[in-house]
Amino acid sequence: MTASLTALTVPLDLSFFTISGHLRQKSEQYGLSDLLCIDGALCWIRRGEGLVAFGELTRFSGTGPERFADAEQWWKALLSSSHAQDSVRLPGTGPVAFGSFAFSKTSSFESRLIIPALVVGFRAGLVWLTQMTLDGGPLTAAGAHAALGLLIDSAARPQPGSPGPLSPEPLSPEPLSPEPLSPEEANTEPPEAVVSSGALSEQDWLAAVAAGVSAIESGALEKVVLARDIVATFAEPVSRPAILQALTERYSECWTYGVEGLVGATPEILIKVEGRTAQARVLAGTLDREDAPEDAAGFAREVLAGSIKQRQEHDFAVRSLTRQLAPFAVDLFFPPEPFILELPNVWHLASDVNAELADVDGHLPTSLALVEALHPTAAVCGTPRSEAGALIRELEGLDRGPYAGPVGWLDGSGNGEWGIALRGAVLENPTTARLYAGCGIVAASDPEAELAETWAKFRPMLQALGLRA
Ligand SMILES: C=C(O[C@@H]1C=C(C(=O)O)C=C[C@H]1O)C(=O)O
Repeated sequence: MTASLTALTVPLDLSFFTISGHLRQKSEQYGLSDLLCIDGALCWIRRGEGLVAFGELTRFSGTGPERFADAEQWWKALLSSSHAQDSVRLPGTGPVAFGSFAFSKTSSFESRLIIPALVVGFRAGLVWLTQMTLDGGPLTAAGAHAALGLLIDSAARPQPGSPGPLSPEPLSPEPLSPEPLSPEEANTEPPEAVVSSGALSEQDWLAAVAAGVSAIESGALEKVVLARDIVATFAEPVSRPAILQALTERYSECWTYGVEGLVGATPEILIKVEGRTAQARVLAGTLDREDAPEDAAGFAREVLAGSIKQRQEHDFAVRSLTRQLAPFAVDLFFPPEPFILELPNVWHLASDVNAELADVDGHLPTSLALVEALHPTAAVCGTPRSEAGALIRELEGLDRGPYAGPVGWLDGSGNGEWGIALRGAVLENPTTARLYAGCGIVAASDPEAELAETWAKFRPMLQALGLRA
């Protein structure tokens, strides 16, 4: 690698969006999700905060068991000759990479770290803009603002034929709409689409789950997470910006991610690192909200927390995460009882694990080093990990690709947020989305109930695609 990375981070005033005339006046303030209209945006957003990035300067890509270590080495090499000017100095300022990693070391999916040209960040009322370059050219605040303005303008007035493969719908030639319509609002009728089974038919997947239960009963393992895919094929191209905006609106408690064709809103955090602290949100144990009676919260508590099966599934997941995190921590805390996480589609048993990180060989582990140590957790693989991984390969008949793999970002200080790529889809071409969902299988699992659970987990993406679900 010869080119060296230069980064400049400056505060960004929200009035930039209106004063510059790039966007229409809007009654509410502009937010990060307004920028999702820009074609190919990389994003990580929760409750209006996070990062949205544009363009690509360079990337790491790799496959196999060393994909995380190779990515980390590549990032460190890029940083070693980099120059950064950062007047904001928060996690996510300075040089930043977005990433998506394959679930499996045997996957043909190319894991990737992408270095964008521009990043907009929102956090605790602060907004910033980072510009990066590899040509060594001097960066200035005025130049960074101008680059963002140009990008917004070009999104508002696309050249004919310019939209990329993942956002094939031409954007309006008008200035960007202040309040873009979600697919549900834009069309009263769902788009024309056919939804079909992916690798396995429903019958075959039921048989796979039954085989998983038998393997557990035979004592070969304690828990295995089995997933399946479905394919939505549309008559017209789908709009990636509309999908991401619909997810940020409806699933604001989740982390909406977009890394090229991979889009979704995950409720589960593999690891978040800010300086010396790390956090994970472990989920396992699910109840479809459509099954809820009147006293919904009481029902969830009783059925979810009171069920031995659900608690067992959850405890496996918490234990596996804390065991893997312990060598990197001087202190580790998690509450004795899980809480109930309420999402629009399901309830989950959830545990937030907090750690104070330890120095390893004289420095703190980066968020990517922790991703390597923690992935795959029992929430998406099983217990014991290697037996569960082998059974997944044998029974699913599926290359999970980036599904259930780590997705997120990291900065030059090692801070970062990495979710588990759940409740998402891969936009394979302008008219095809492949959706994935899986369930933790334990001895007491019933295949039919697990199949119904996959439909509850497909619901966020089906709705974001404008489909009735
Ligand atoms: C595997 C998925 O979800 C995982 C499995 C869960 C379960 O079995 O209860 C709950 C949350 C996730 O950890 C998925 O959404 O595809």
